[in-house]
Amino acid sequence: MNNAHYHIIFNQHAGSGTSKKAWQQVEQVLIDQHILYTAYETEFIGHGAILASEIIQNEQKETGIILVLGGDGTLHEVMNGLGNEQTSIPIAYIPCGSGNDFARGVGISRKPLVALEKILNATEAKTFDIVHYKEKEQLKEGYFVNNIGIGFDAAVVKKTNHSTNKEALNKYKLGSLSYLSSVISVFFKQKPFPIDIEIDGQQQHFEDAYLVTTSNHPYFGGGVPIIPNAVVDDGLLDLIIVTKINFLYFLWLFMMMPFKKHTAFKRVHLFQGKVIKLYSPTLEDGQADGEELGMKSFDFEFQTVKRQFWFR
Ligand SMILES: Nc1ncnc2c1ncn2[C@@H]1O[C@H](COP(=O)(O)OP(=O)(O)OP(=O)(O)O)[C@@H](O)[C@H]1O
Repeated sequence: MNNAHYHIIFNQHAGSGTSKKAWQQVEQVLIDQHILYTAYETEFIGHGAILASEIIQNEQKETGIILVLGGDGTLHEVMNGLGNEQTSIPIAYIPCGSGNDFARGVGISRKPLVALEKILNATEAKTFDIVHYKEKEQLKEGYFVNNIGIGFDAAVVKKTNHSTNKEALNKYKLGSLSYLSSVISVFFKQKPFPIDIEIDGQQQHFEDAYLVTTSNHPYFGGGVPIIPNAVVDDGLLDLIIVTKINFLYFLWLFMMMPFKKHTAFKRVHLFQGKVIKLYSPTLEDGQADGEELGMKSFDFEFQTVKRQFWFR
């Protein structure tokens, strides 16, 4: 779009600070190419959502594009700030977090200047799914772009978010290793838990669920293809449940994940549907796009919604 006005929401803390360098490079190109932009920096957790909702209220809908520079958490905030309004403005995204799973899922380059070039050369929006969730008991709702997890992965997210080695590892572009160290330590702490699931009206109960992740596309935890066949624009959601396993089985399962062989394991259960409902009665950790949802009993309903993204 030649006359586009880019509203840039930038999180300098994403990727434990590696996003700062990306922003310097991106801004220089915008200046050199005389691109019209306004930059807004997130100043606190949750600010991305506030900025996005302010931008959408004041923006010229025909020419405005919101450009997010940050990780999955920043994109998550922006999508939640826009809510249903996002149907009227496309989102451009330059991934510079530690995991960048949404970028992998939709095929956005993780090299900032390549991603920028594809944004500036785009002539029309692309449509992808994101997921709307409702929490029955808490009367809460929101959106996620990657996944919502209950149990093991959520406990890993909590552990990683509070780990002191995340920043150090990110500096050496080894962010995925901080997930790995949390994965191993959480394995010995997480207990199996009961869960009721409903996929397009079909109910099933698991007594010993361990990992329960509903996903919009294949990737989680910084590039692990946990649900290899998930497709980000098919209008369908994918759910993986792994039931309680011992440590050797767990190691073997995680070693097989990069090769997408884990889906054949007996304790791995995959489901796909348009509407997915989950009810976990016990207190468990929850996470949405790597953001902690707290420890509680979850009663979720998920459904995909379409959103416009701006890149070639
Ligand atoms: N000014 C700020 N101070 C502290 N935290 C912030 C600030 N602005 C944003 N945040 C928080 O930074 C966190 C990390 O951002 P983000 O998730 O985008 O990057 P990441 O964790 O490095 O990447 P990924 O989610 O792709 O692994 C988010 O939870 C966001 O709320």
